[in-house]
Amino acid sequence: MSDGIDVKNLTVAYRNGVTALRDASFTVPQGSVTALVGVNGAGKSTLFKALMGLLPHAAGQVGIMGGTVEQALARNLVAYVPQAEEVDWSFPVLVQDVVMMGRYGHMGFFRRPRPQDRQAVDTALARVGMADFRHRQIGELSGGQKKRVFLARAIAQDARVILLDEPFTGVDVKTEEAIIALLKAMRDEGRVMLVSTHDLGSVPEYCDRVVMVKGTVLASGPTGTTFTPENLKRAFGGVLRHFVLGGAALHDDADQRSVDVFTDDERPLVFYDHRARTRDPE
Ligand SMILES: Nc1ncnc2c1ncn2[C@@H]1O[C@H](COP(=O)(O)OP(=O)(O)OP(=O)(O)O)[C@@H](O)[C@H]1O
Repeated sequence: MSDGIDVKNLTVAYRNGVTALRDASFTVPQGSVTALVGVNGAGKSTLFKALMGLLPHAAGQVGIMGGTVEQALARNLVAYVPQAEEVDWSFPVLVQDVVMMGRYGHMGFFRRPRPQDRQAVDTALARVGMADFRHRQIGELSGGQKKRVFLARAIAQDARVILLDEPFTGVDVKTEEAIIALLKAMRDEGRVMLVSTHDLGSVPEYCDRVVMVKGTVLASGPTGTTFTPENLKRAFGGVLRHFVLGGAALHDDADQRSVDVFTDDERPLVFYDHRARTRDPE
């Protein structure tokens, strides 16, 4: 088993009989930012739930940092940064309390924070640039600020595998850049960052690897060899068309704003941005 995520022939079924993932296999090494992409209903959330031990495995194995999911959970190795819709924002809890939840697994039975727990919360809040908001109610934050607080919770937990569900939905460009910088820094610390995203255009910009799902894992590996138009077509379907945005008059050759668009009956499905692919990684 590898030191990252190691999924072999995994099949996951819900109680109503829906098999959301069948015979899925992939590995993600330590120290990587990996995109998890696929159409709605492809099985991305199901895969996250399986990695968090929330769904039984009908078949196959999941290895995390060389152990089982149960061992990983017992060692607080896995953290989840949820989609905004999954959280009850009316719940009266302060930003610092949400981040302290990341420390629960490190505390004793009575969950009494020790100085090192408070220190971990301070460090995590500072890292995501939210220290000034620590006494705010979580419901009184913008979408991007909420994402950063949940990322801080994962940092305070000192998780080695961090699962992020759509971290860029509803965040502005500046926050997106800040989150990407943080993901890269955490990758460089040897963590595994698995990011579910529908924003395909920016995947090559910050992801070392890609896992493509559609009821199973269609393809996985380094971005350069996996995030190809052929694999995207398999994962998303549709017809590949090439567009130059805005027409030639609006831009010069140095900044060709061209994208591929996968369309289905003239309906755009996904964009595939050439500029991002050719951009330097750093
Ligand atoms: N609780 C559930 N009970 C039964 N079936 C479910 C449940 N949750 C999801 N499914 C089904 O499992 C399949 C995979 O869904 P999943 O939520 O994993 O997709 P996804 O890739 O995360 O989609 P999205 O991009 O829309 O979030 C779908 O067919 C879905 O209808």
